[in-house]
Amino acid sequence: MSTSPVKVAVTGAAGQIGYSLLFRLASGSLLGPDTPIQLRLLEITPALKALEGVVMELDDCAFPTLDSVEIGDDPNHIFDGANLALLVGARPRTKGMERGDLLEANGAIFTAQGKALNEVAADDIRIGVTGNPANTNALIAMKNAPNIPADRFTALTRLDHNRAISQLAAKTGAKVSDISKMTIWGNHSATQYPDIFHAEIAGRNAAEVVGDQAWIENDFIPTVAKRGAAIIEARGASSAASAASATIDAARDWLQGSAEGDWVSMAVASDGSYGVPEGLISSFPVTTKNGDWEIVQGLEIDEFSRARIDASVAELAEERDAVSQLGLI
Ligand SMILES: NC(=O)c1ccc[n+]([C@@H]2O[C@H](COP(=O)([O-])OP(=O)(O)OC[C@H]3O[C@@H](n4cnc5c(N)ncnc54)[C@H](O)[C@@H]3O)[C@@H](O)[C@H]2O)c1
Ligand SMILES: O=C(O)C[C@H](O)C(=O)O
Repeated sequence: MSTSPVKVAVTGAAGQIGYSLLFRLASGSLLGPDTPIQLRLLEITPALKALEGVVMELDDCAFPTLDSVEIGDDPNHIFDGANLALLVGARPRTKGMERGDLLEANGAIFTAQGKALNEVAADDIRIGVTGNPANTNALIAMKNAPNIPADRFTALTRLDHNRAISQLAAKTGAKVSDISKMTIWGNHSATQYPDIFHAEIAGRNAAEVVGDQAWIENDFIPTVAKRGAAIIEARGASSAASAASATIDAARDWLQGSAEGDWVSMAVASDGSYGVPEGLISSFPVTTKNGDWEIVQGLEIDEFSRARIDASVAELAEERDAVSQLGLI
């Protein structure tokens, strides 16, 4: 192992997602087998004892890539020198709630964590927000960290992206590895728009391969958009292992680059592309390279897609206005 260690902070580390995420991070799923990882784990004080138990299990795995683990309840200490922060810690919704219902409960967490990151994170910090409502939490953290460039904040729509690929593969009999250029637009919420009109299956246009507009409208889009609720209904708890896996996929591609000829979905601060108001953290098709991202330009948006993108973006603007009224940004 030759490269120097990377400091990765994870919040909500004693939670459900944490229990899957930490072991994948420690075993090299994010940085590969040659880069040691230093885990910095943040929890609220009452959860620290449970977190100690998780750290005992991490020790017991004897992962060669795990350089060190530090735990604590002070973001200013845990984020100190962090190169990557995965902000997972937040209350999940339960049956019958929409993710937007969590705005107030979780907003305060991201105000404090944005401020702490602003103070103590490394200059090359990248921040991925998984905790819901992810887009607006990322906006809150970004607005509370004025010294960190806005393009370092992203929110997770990779789980939706992966769900969309999986549904399309099941419908067409294609392998997931044959599907490229999937796009999630907008909010990580029921208004999101999973778009297969630009997606490809083994190089052919996915919507043409499907050839079934009714399936796209009445089956595919709602299944992907409401998958989180379906999992809560079935499991009695929100998705965890798949969310951890998507959190790693998103961070890995951000740091190491998206595949040639493909793109990924990430919620990033809009520059006005595709009519999304500047500054909203909205999901776009992006290519990534060495920790930078770029919104894919020039995609044709027809009326059907336009209406769905606009609806999700309108919800993001409402969430922004709500947290602004709460004084969080
Ligand atoms: N974006 C996505 O695709 C996606 C997918 C699944 C879940 N989620 C969201 O991720 C979040 C976590 O889900 P979970 O199932 O792990 O929940 P969980 O309740 O099991 O764990 C959350 C943890 O966060 C901790 N926490 C709360 N406040 C904190 C703070 N200020 N600092 C540090 N830690 C804090 C809690 O103590 C708890 O251990 C939820 O908001 C959930 O809705 C997002
Ligand atoms: O749906 C939820 O509340 C959890 C998560 O955002 C998901 O999409 O599974």
